[in-house]
Amino acid sequence: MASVKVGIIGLGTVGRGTLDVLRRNATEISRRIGRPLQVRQVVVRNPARLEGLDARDFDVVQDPFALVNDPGIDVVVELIGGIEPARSLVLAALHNGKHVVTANKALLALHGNEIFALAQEKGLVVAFEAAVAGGIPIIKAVREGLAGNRIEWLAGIINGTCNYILTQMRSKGCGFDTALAEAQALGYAEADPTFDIDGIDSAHKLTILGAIAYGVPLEFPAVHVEGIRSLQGIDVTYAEELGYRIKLLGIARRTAQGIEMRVHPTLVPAAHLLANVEGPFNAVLVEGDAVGQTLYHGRGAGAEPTASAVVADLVDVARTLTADPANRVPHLAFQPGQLASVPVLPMASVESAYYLRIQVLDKPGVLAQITRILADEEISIEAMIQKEAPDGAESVPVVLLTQRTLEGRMNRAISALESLPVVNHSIIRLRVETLTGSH
Ligand SMILES: NC(=O)c1ccc[n+]([C@@H]2O[C@H](COP(=O)([O-])OP(=O)(O)OC[C@H]3O[C@@H](n4cnc5c(N)ncnc54)[C@H](O)[C@@H]3O)[C@@H](O)[C@H]2O)c1
Ligand SMILES: N[C@@H](CCO)C(=O)O
Ligand code: NA
Repeated sequence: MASVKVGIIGLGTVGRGTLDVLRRNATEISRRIGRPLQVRQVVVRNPARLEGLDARDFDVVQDPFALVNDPGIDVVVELIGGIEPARSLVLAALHNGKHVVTANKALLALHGNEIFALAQEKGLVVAFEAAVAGGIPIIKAVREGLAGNRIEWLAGIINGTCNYILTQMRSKGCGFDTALAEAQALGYAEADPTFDIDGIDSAHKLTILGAIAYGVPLEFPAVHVEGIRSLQGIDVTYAEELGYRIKLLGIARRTAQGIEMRVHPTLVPAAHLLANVEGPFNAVLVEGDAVGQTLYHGRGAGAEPTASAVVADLVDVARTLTADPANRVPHLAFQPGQLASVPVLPMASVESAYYLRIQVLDKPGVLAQITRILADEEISIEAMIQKEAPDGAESVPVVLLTQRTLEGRMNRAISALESLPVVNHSIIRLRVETLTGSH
């Protein structure tokens, strides 16, 4: 049988990993598909990337638009990242009747509705396993393996760079900048690492996960996003003292009022499996009504782990090349005509427990003022630690854990606390999730 002809755009970390895996596992891959995958062309912008690579069995080309217009290519693999020209290339490939494999979560989170609509109209596949949690087959798990469930919630460590930084800060007392530079050198970070550390990359991935979990369109602007840039080492330490670790989580949850979609640093009980996902590893915990909790763990970034997902998508596409387009697995898990319009809840309507660090002047009666304000908002205190003032410090930290409450109530309490004359700094507020049962 004729080979499946592949064109790859971008020979960066993931592009190079994809070529290496395709080459090393070529025999196994063609045994799985029933015919060979043949990389015909690779678009290389920076010739230095060819160093040490045997490029004899494909054409190295310059113009990605020529590749997506070439009738000799069946499947286009987009691995350049960013919005343009990636968006135009993917749309042009679809217009030309080619299937697409992409690792580009930013592109899908922002323009996926348009891209999937065109693919559907043309009877083509856009495969994107590498876009969420790298090598972990989370798209396949949620879209197919859990298709019998009503998904209640999911919570994931879905950015390897942030998890690497948080792990280094906690376990080695490493500085933020040093840990970030290491993550970049290891090929985990985005071209613009602010996407990682400000939570935007996690929000791109959560947008995709939320869509396939709940059968809603991709709604990136509705996701609440906080990253780890302003996280302070002292809060990592106090969280540990209280029995928690801080993880950057992406959380999607169904409630009676709508869907929560949020990315923020989160205190997770130290004994919880997610708290023990370390370094560049990712993990996604999914609660389905029938199955209960399932956990998916593995490498979410890096050349070959991400290539593992790109190649799996190529195998998937090759197997369904001749299938009736109407009978393929729908891109967003639910049939396109069945997507629901469920509101994404504003943060004020989200319920969470909280960690608060309140810097106060060391005066009598301060704690009574704090507890009264919390009581006025019906917020119960779960635990409290008060530290000695370091020599010469003008304020002492009071660290509180609260029970679950509405974020709107917590916002009002924080404003009232910050207006107290004894509170002389902005209050540090972090959310706490136990990730058991219904939450
Ligand atoms: N690195 C990871 O661990 C990882 C994991 C999952 C997903 N991704 C995604 O995979 C994609 C690629 O990431 P990467 O880490 O390999 O990035 P990278 O920066 O290492 O590689 C991108 C390559 O594309 C090339 N390129 C850019 N614009 C081009 C153009 N117009 N024509 C031809 N080449 C062009 C660049 O020169 C570079 O070599 C991104 O969408 C990223 O979000 C990366
Ligand atoms: N920059 C991303 C790559 C994987 O999507 C991360 O650190 O997780
Ligand atoms: Na994946």
